[in-house]
This record gives sequence, C-alpha cells and structure tokens, in this order.
Amino acid sequence: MRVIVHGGAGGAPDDPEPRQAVLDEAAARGAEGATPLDAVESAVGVLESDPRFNAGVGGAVQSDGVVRTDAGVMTSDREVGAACSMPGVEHAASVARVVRSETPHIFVSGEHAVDLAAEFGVETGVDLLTDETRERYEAEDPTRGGPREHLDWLASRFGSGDDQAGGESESDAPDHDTVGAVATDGETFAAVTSTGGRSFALAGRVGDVPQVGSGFFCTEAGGASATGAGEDIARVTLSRRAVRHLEDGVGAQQAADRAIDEFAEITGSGAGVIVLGGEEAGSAFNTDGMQTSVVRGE
Ligand SMILES: NC(=O)C[C@H](N)C(=O)O
Repeated sequence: MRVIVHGGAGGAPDDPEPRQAVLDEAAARGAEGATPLDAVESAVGVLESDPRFNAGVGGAVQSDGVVRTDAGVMTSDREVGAACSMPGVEHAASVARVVRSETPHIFVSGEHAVDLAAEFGVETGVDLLTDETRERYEAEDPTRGGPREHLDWLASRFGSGDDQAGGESESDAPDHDTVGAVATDGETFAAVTSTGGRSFALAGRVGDVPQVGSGFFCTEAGGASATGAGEDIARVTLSRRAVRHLEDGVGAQQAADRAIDEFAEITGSGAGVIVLGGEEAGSAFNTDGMQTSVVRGE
C-alpha cells in the first residue's frame, strides 16, 4: 500500500516535530490497511484523535462554541460518501465511509449523520473541545444572539489572514490543520479529507471538505485531498482540478503544482493539496506550511 497524508495547509506550526511524528504514524498505520479505503480511514483516524490537528478532537469552534466535523471519502470506482455538521463525532471519516458503503446516498448532514454514525457503531457524544479551543473561544467574547449577531461577531474574527484566507482578521485562531490521506494498492485508489472546518465560522457553516471535487476526489487515475480556505477551494473544485491533471497524463507532483497555481491565480487565496497517481505522490501549497508524510509500501 502506498499512502500520503497531510496535516493541513496554513501558518507554519509552532511544533512541527511532534506533528510530523503523528503524521508519520498515521501514514504507517494506513499502509497496514487491507484496501485503499481501509488505509485512508485508519490513517486519518490517527489524526482525528490527535488534538494538534483540526479534525475530530481539537477541531475548530464555530460561532456558537460548538465543534462540528465534516469529512468526505471517494474511491476510484467513483463511489462517494460524505457527512457534515456533526457535533460530538470524532471520526467523521468513518461516518463518510458509512454513507458511501451503507446508504444509497453520497452526503448526509447534521443530526441525521450523527444518528447514522451511532447506528453503525461510530462513537458519538465525544467532547471535541480541548482546553485550548475552549479558552480561545471564551476569550473572543462570544455572542449569545441569533444569526445576525453571530455574523457581526465573526466579521472580524473569521479567517486568519496570515494563515490562508488573505482577509484581515483580528483573531489568531488557526484555520489550518485539516487532515487528509490518499492511498493505492497499485490497482485502486481512495482519498479522504476530515476537518472541524474554520475557526469562528457561522454555526452550521460547511466548507469544501465534504464536497466531492472540492475537498477530495478520486478516479482510476488517482486521488487528491485538499486543505486551506474552504470557501475558495470550493469555488475552484481544487481536488477535481488536481485529478484532472493526472487524467491528462501529468505526474502527481506536477498535477499538485498546477492545481495550486490555478487556485492561487483564480482566488488569490491559500490552500494545499496532496495527490497520488499511478507512479508517484506529490504535494503543493501556497501557504506558509503544510506537513505531509508518505509511505511507499509494497
Ligand atoms: N483548514 C482547512 O483546511 C479548513 C477546511 N478546508 C474548511 O474550510 O473547512
């Protein structure tokens, strides 16, 4: 199994070494998977459980103080599953897999996705807030009002300008650290992305991550997982773009580079993407950092 994982595009992390160790562990765990789908689910599962990353525990807090998780998964037979807006669900990627494998649908949201998770044995009711995310939210003097008050409150807080979105923000809450993985056994591929979204987004906001073609995409040519300013990633369907380059016959590194160049040119925003093709793995980002790990197994 060959596996590439990422730990999100954004500002350069304060603690790159321990983060890299977790990414390496995730890629190694993925490489033990029996299928590419098992590989990406278990690789991302390691990262969802680590509070350093913005997925599962430690995910970004929305304007009402709740962490809601999103994920999407796709295999090279074009089977897709996605789940979003799930409070208390650490392993969003596993719920996306349930949607893909156990339902006739491709996308399930909110309380119904949480119910589906519980029905299929994915743990729910997990406290996804860490002391750090709780304190950071409380320090922002959160509003208790309705959507209009929330919009006023988040106007100066959503989107950390130095991280990725290019906007001015008074907040230094990280928007990065979304996680993703792509794997192949040499014949088929799977791609997955999992996130808590972006800090201080409007309650109920869903970004690119669970949207097929934006946060993730996979065909027989290979797969991609994206990270960064989700609104902008969705505008250009970044993962679909990267896989299109693979389909056109370019290598994975060039496919990643081209997709990020196009993304930057169109949006002026920040993102990263990992790509796995038939021959190689590639990654590109236009933010200050994006950590990856690659295992080239049998
Ligand atoms: N850090 C990220 O990658 C955030 C994610 N793309 C989102 O917008 O939800």
